Amino acid sequence: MRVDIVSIFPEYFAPLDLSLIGKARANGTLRLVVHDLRSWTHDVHRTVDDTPYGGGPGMVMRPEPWGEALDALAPPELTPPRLLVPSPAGVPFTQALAYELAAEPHLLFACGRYEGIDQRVLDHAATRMPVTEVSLGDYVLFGGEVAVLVILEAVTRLLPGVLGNAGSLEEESHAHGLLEAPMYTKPATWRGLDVPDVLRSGDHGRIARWRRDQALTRTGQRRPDLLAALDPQSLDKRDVTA
Ligand SMILES: COC(=O)c1ccnc(N)c1
Repeated sequence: MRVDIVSIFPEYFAPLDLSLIGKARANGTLRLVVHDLRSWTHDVHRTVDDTPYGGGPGMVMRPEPWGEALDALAPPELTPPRLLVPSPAGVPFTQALAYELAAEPHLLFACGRYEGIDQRVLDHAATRMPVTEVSLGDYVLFGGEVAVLVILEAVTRLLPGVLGNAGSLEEESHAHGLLEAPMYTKPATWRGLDVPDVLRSGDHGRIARWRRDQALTRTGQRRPDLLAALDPQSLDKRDVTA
């Protein structure tokens, strides 16, 4: 997967050289390049923002530098990338969207700052590539950079060969629309608290059932919205009678 990131704070992405993402870059699974938006300015002050039409507080990112950046990174002769714009006004970022993005050959992230990017940048880009504004949740950040780090981590770990134990994708939260069951390791007793006996029984059928029950209970308590969204077909008939 090729990933391009455009930001006025490219140094924000230094963490991407670390850990599993660093390995994915080193082994070629992830070809990531971070670009400074100011490379596409031409004035002495390398201006990227201006006052909003219609008045109001703050500044808006000018369209010209963004237009040139997207022209350079998504040239018409190449297959267009998917443009992702982190924004409080975006669609919710979910594990399902992470899987969708992990299947894309080329992602292009545009990091907005200030009050956002001139809307015409997104409208013009949408004439030649898929554009998705993505929100991490109902809150506002200083800029899109932190959101890109989150999205990239969620997507990269789904790429083949990145996670040492791909099996863990099967059982983690949101893998089947449920939150994951509680996990335990040694010692069997810690500060008077015991690991549930079933997990030490060696009975894999019972263990799987217990974990499923725990996942359903947790999801019902913490995320009833996820439970309501579950396809009844995906629920084992025993779940209903549990
Ligand atoms: C500037 O970007 C944001 O404030 C942002 C991006 C993604 N998700 C959010 N909830 C906010």
